[in-house]
Amino acid sequence: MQTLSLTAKTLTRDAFSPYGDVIEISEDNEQFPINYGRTQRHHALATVQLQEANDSAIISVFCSRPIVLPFRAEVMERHPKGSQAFMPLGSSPYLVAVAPAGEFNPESVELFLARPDQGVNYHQGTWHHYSLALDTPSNFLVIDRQGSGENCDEVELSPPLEFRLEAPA
Ligand SMILES: NC(=O)N[C@@H](O)C(=O)O
Ligand code: NI
Repeated sequence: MQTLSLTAKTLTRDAFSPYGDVIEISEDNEQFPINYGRTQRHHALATVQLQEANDSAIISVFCSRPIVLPFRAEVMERHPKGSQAFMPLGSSPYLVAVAPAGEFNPESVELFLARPDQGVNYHQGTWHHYSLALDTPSNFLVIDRQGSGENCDEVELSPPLEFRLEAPA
């Protein structure tokens, strides 16, 4: 079976809107000065989605080893009970692979190249590939759900998908 090759697109709020939120500084943000004018608050760029009353939103740090391109993706996952946000702590770009919530369709996977000043918040149930660091070991601040029950469904990509930065010559 032919391996589907995906070339990364530029990450923008509009393009990512079916999957979640892009966390970035922008003139479009709701923003206001705080701390006696020393700080500009870019307010509520994303919300933490929690399914159950006793769920907690937790903050973790993911330290990811970089992938080698082109990358052979063999699995996608989703978190049906809550959102998951990634904000880079370093200066390397990273890849974001997503597909709409619901029944997984490998033909609907989209691949984005995220800048190091862009974070993403996967909405509850959005299919995504686990953290895909590029160039260097990369750390991410992660905000997601802690609660009862299983919150990670995986689907095998058969055949695997190939993730690239540039279209093959
Ligand atoms: N497993 C885990 O906590 N991380 C993944 O959900 C991921 O999206 O990286
Ligand atoms: Ni995840």
